[in-house]
Amino acid sequence: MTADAASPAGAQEPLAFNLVVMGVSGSGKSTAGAALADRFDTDFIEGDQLHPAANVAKMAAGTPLDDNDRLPWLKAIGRRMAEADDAAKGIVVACSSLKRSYRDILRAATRRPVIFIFLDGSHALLKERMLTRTSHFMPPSLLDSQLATLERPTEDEDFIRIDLDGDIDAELEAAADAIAARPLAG
Ligand SMILES: Nc1ncnc2c1ncn2[C@@H]1O[C@H](COP(=O)(O)OP(=O)(O)OP(=O)(O)O)[C@@H](O)[C@H]1O
Ligand SMILES: O=C(O)[C@H](O)[C@@H](O)[C@H](O)[C@H](O)CO
Repeated sequence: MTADAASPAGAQEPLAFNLVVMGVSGSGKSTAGAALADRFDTDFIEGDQLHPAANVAKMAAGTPLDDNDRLPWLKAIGRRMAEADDAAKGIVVACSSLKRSYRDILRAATRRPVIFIFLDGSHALLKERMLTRTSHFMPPSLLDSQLATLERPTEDEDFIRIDLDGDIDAELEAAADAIAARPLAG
């Protein structure tokens, strides 16, 4: 999906929301997040780059993170979102946001409304992706703990589900079109 897929970037209204692309490891947050940032001609924050080194080492060693590990990381991501509050447009963030309480931290960190883009795939698809990708710190062995920790967004949260076992590009395009068409108060 590129900015000119729907229209040249300059021809659309500035993104009025912050978009957080969420999902377990291997779900495609970095890939989809970069594509959405391109579509809306805005900044993309790769949440994984904001992990304390100890978190990366812990995951690379095959140990799942806990709430205490994730809190400083989520606050760092929240600070980046807050820094963009006075900019002319929202930003796109890739952050697993596995628990509702994590999503609450991100929602509270910014004045802009947050829409979570939930990348939702089958175990088989996710496992295959993690097994075939190279040079990433996250071992495939942690997929089950990611899925066990995941609290799916609920209807009272502002989110758009992307079915990874469907036509991902088409679903992302439709999601971007829906976001672009949404009134800010909506
Ligand atoms: N739409 C897609 N179709 C097929 N493969 C994809 C798609 N998007 C991403 N992938 C592949 O899935 C793997 C994970 O993608 P990506 O790194 O974007 O996920 P992630 O959620 O950011 O992962 P992590 O959270 O572990 O960093 C990569 O090998 C990537 O090439
Ligand atoms: O919440 C978590 O357990 C972590 O954020 C992981 O999801 C990693 O950030 C990322 O997915 C790397 O694979």
